[in-house]
Amino acid sequence: MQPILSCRNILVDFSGFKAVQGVDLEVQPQEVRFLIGPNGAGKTTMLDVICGKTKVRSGEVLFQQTKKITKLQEHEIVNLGITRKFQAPSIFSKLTVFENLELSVKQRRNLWSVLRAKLSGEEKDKIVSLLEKIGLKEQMSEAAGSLAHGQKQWLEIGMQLMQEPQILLLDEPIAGMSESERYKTGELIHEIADTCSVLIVEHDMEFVKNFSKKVTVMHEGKVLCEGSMEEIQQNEQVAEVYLGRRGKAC
Ligand SMILES: Nc1ncnc2c1ncn2[C@@H]1O[C@H](COP(=O)(O)OP(=O)(O)OP(=O)(O)O)[C@@H](O)[C@H]1O
Repeated sequence: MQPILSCRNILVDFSGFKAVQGVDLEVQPQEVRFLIGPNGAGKTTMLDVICGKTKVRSGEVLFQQTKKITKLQEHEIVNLGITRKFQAPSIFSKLTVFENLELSVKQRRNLWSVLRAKLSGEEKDKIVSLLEKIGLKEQMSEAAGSLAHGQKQWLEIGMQLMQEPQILLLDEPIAGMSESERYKTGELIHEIADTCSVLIVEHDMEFVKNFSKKVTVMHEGKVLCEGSMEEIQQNEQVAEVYLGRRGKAC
């Protein structure tokens, strides 16, 4: 299978500080990939590079093998099919859950166009099936601001999915969630991967263990190793740099 995303020899330099130093990363279609590593390893910077928020000093990001996206603007990258859910919430609290998703329908990027135009039957169906997927069908008429923390996160993921992405980038999606919300989020991520690749930065090792197939470990701006969680736990170098000691890795 050919990768849907290829990051090649990525170097990011913040006023002389090399936050990312020659990272290669490939993600396959419909893959769920976790990106882990100690604080400051360069994980978020890699997401920033992929979504166009941060520009590289050198290196190339290829989408679908041939599309060079490194120099594109963020909205151009979204239009190509790469979306990102940031840690900070960006839902409209006073609008209903349904309306939040309605706002995310392609071509309806502002409130005015939503108020003016009626949703087509197809668009309505799409929102309803997405509501089912993210477990918020019963809450569709409630104000988004009244949702529980986990539900707000799922709504945001739903808003990204309305863009029909081929790659979804998530930065610590389960932060602040309860045990059951974490589990549901893990299940949701795997369901999303039926149609879309998911690249997730995560610190919660229990979650990574439970929901990962392949994990990439970063340290000091470089990829330290890649593999299953079992393989990573056996890796001496990971144990040393990730936890600062020999022995058990994660
Ligand atoms: N805009 C910036 N200007 C200067 N330095 C930055 C900037 N963004 C990130 N850095 C630095 O680059 C390094 C990598 O940061 P990054 O946020 O990518 O790490 P991370 O692996 O995501 O860490 P964490 O898990 O703590 O979020 C850090 O040392 C950070 O301080």
